[in-house]
Amino acid sequence: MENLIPIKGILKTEALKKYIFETTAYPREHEELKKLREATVHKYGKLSEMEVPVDEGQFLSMLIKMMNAKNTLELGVFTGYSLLTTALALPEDGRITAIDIDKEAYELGLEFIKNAGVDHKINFTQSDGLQALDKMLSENPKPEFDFAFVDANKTKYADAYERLMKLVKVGGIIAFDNTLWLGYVAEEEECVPEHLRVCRKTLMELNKQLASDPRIELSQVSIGDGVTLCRRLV
Ligand SMILES: C[S@@+](CC[C@H](N)C(=O)[O-])C[C@H]1O[C@@H](n2cnc3c(N)ncnc32)[C@H](O)[C@@H]1O
Repeated sequence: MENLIPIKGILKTEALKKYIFETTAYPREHEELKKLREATVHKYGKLSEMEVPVDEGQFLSMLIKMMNAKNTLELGVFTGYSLLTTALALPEDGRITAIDIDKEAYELGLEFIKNAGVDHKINFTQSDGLQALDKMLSENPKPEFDFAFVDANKTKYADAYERLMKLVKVGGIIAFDNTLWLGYVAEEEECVPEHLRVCRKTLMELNKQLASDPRIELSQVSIGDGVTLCRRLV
């Protein structure tokens, strides 16, 4: 299974990606994450590329630990690779609120999450992401999260952002996945496959919007498919 290097990502040399994965990332991958990755490929085939790649997972894990994050949020769970990564990175009394419109894929991941002994940290809700955020804001409008990972439908990132700026604490981080959209953000529209154009345009608008927002400190990380870290300042 380790030879199944996903095509997704912005490193255009497959050899370089293979080098990073095989030299640094796979040897450090948690056993249950590895099994979850393999089970996801087995069940979902090419769709398994939706999960965060192993090097990005390790980056997020270290970030969560460095921040001493305790209370996190995830929008877009799929089979739970980033969710299990986060759960493993959190302290014993840490909590993740996980939201996905679909539950079936998460059920596959749950077996590995339980085997890793971290299911008690996870509160999964099947819901539309924006509706779930609106519900949280209406029930408790105080910022409560240290870290939010956004990996659901790309066309709603900007809507999620405004809500998350109220739900994530000052000093906390909102991380948006796929912000380089396979590198297509830097290519002319006619070079982009048609089914990827709408998200490309939305993500390009989001990237500009974030870059001009004085309420956050910003870092575009060129890992995986691009992760943008927004640290709330005010
Ligand atoms: C890219 S996948 C998430 C991958 C996951 N972070 C991982 O590492 O495996 C995107 C997920 O977003 C979910 N999704 C799509 N639209 C959504 C919505 N409106 N609200 C919540 N989740 C949504 C999909 O069901 C899918 O599981």
